[in-house]
Amino acid sequence: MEGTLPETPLTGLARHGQSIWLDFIRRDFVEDGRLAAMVKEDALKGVTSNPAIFEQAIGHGAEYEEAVQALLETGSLTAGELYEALAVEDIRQACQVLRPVFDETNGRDGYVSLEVSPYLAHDSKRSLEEARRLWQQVDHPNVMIKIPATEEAIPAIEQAIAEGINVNVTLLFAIGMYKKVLEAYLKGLETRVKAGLPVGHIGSVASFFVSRIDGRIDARIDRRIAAEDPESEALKALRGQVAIANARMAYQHYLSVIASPRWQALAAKGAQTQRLLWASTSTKDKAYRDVLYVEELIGTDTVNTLPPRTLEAFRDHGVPEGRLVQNVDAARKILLEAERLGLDLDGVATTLLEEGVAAFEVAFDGLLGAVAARREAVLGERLMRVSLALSGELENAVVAAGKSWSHDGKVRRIWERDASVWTNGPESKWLGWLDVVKNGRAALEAYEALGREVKERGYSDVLLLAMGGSSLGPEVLEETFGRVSGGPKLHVLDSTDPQQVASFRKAIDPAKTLFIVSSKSGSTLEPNILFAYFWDQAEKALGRSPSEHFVAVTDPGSSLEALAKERGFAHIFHGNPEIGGRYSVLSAFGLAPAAAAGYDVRALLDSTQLMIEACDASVPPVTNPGVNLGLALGVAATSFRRDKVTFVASQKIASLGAWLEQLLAESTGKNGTGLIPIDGEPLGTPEVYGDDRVFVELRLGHEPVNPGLKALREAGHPVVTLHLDDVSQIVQAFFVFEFATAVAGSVLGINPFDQPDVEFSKVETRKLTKAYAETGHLPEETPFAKDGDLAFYADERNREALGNGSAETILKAHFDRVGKNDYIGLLAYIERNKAHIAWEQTVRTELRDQLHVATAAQFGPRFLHSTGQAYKGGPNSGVFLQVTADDAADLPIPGHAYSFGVVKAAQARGDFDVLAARGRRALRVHIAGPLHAGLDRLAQLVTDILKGA
Ligand SMILES: O=P(O)(O)OC[C@H]1O[C@](O)(CO)[C@@H](O)[C@@H]1O
Ligand SMILES: O=C[C@H](O)[C@H](O)COP(=O)(O)O
Repeated sequence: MEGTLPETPLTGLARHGQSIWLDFIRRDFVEDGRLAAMVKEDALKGVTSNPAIFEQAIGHGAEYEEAVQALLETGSLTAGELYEALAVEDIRQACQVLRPVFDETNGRDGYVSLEVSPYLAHDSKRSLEEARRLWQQVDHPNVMIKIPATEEAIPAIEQAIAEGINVNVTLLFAIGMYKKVLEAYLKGLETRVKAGLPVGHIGSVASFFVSRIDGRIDARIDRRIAAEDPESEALKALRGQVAIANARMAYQHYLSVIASPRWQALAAKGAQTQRLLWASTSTKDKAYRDVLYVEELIGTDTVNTLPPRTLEAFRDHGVPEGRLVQNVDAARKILLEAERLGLDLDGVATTLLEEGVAAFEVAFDGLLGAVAARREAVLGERLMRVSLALSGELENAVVAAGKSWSHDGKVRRIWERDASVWTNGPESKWLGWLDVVKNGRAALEAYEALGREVKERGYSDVLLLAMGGSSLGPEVLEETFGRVSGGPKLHVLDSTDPQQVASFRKAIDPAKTLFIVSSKSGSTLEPNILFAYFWDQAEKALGRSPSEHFVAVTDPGSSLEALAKERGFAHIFHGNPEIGGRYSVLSAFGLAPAAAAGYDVRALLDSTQLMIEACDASVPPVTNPGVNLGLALGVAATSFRRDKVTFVASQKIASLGAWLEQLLAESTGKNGTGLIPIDGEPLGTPEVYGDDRVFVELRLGHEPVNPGLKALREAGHPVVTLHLDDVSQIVQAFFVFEFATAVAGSVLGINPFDQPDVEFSKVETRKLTKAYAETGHLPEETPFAKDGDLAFYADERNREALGNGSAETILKAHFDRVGKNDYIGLLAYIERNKAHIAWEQTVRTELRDQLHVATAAQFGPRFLHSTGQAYKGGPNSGVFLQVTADDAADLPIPGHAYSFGVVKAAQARGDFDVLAARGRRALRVHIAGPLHAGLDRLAQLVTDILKGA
């Protein structure tokens, strides 16, 4: 080949035994024949790539857009998978171009290098796994897998060689490390020889970095000279000398090893030497000759990989002379002198290795981020978007947190179910939601069969009896998707309020209704008593056992499963015990009701998958919507006291807020910290808010930017937008928020998957219902004040703070306790209907506008399985007004001594007792007599108090 080449300084290098490789790759450059031309005209004998080179290529090359589009048409892929597919394709094409060189040189040259992820640099096992995988994927004999030369990588390098993988060991700076690398190479070959395997086809190079060393050492020299170091002259003499001397001495080691009998034995078996490859050979210091690191290192059996510009420079004016073995003594002296002067070459090499890995991590992040952005662009309106508008300081803190997450590999660790991301507690047992789509698809047939059955049997209604995570998700689906034409209406009942139960009873015909009893634990009080009630109703309506009208959704082995079996329910759908209630909407707890309502479960899962991939471990924090969102919420709460996460939603997807409340509050509100979700609070002007908010906009379709939010943004409040193109993306919002909550939990330093304080209310409630069953009444309690139809209750500590005057003075004293960064919780144990929702909205808005604090408007017992956790276990910044009332009419529960009214009363008391025990500022006002009148009076009192405030 070389015989026909025009003689240039470049082609002249071959005479000195040095091969020139190109430190560059890009698809168009390979495809349009430029690489082949260099092989032909410049005697180019190989190609190296690294994450920075691919970042330049894929991140900036327009031709990759089409390639991404084409890949996504073949199926959905993560950013990591896309990058790998693109890179592998480029490497394969380059391998084909270099193949003739490989063949003609009998496998000595003609290689193309592809680097393993820099994030694996300190992980021997995973580096090896990735080397194997890339080797198989490229599937060309002339590919080399690049592995950074860390201590941890040494065993991986040895094993890869033993397995016959070509290895380019990269990021070598120190002779000490180089010796270990060469030893690993020898050992790998010896293992093969011992096993009777061939060794002649294995190619390997040790990439020894040059210019970066001078960069560091020269900077030290310059600093000392500037500080008028007494050794200034001696230091000056070493400028631009150390890197080359270091490389020369590395080569001496190479020569000594290949002269050894040990190597001769391997050579006799046909082994090739592991050549030194000079890397980092472009000149960084403009004061030096631009071909310095080429000319000084020309020697037999070496490779120099050059970026295009250095290659052109050498072609133009390089002087090909064999200088590598010249001045060896001088090189030795330079290193001794550097040591004498305390330039600490070993320390510099160690730092450069770490910095090299870190710089490749940054490049890799940029690369994967660019691929993720291209993926997003191709998916267009199939993927909802998350954007953050944060003030400068918060933004910087979130970016910094992202960098540290990147560095610590936390996203990957979440996907690997590594509990050390949180508290090193039982978290890894609660990450089943990461696999929801895979598992959902496996059960798809059963869901679709349920949908068909509901249609065939002509059910007019589906009534779901459940609490918390088992009810809120299906409720969002129903409120978002509505009734499918010709399908049943899905109702979600999550209350023990007798009026509310009665309203639901009235809304359905039990003979034409499918009942879904849904509880992960199976032991939750509410679904069990609701079941007892509606089973009885259905039995009466049908005049026989209603078993085929009942479906259970529960975790395997629960008491509900046993009951469903005993009663002969039509179906039992199993949840995954590794998914907590609030994370369960995309599992059987959401999908079974969705199927029954006639929704397209397959499409829901497909859509979810796109978001799962967007949150993949390969997507760096700043482009990873789940991580970015979670970091923003976590950092805003922990470092900026902005812990009131306020949802502002487009009307059609507004129900998401109630689901989000549970997710955020129950997951994070514990150990005195947490995010306090604020849902449904009407949007106000900037003056009515304190500085404790993060606004989360849930925007649907092409709605214009909400002017109220724009004003808030301009006033410096952080605004996060989840932009859904259509309602079907609600499932993507579920997933992205689940991920974000897990991330925020890590920032807060808590276990986001337990709910310790909820259990306490349950215990208190059970005590009361038990007492009722035994005595026929709830334990007596006396109000500390009465004013007309309003009676006030509280524990001693709260009583002392409130006095026992009129309703007005008590309420005033209570709201006077509200301070900056506090929030007010209205906890009403009454029917959740339009009128009562409107009442809460009026009262909370007045309170917010006058007191400038966040307000939560809740209905009991629903919120007990949702925000209740944070109110008790979160920061002690809540001021609670519990509202209870006499029930106009109660409902008995078949088979139980107590009624719905008794249960609700017990729940309110249990809740209050735990709030009080947790030292919360709480007051209960009980309305005797007509509820409407009582509520009106209460509202008027609040108005009057606030007017006087
Ligand atoms: O599905 P289950 O076990 O009935 O629980 C309902 C809800 O109760 C809670 O355990 C809190 O009380 C939630 O976490 C859960 O979503
Ligand atoms: O394998 C090649 C190396 O990655 C490359 O030469 C590094 O060069 P740089 O120090 O100029 O980044």
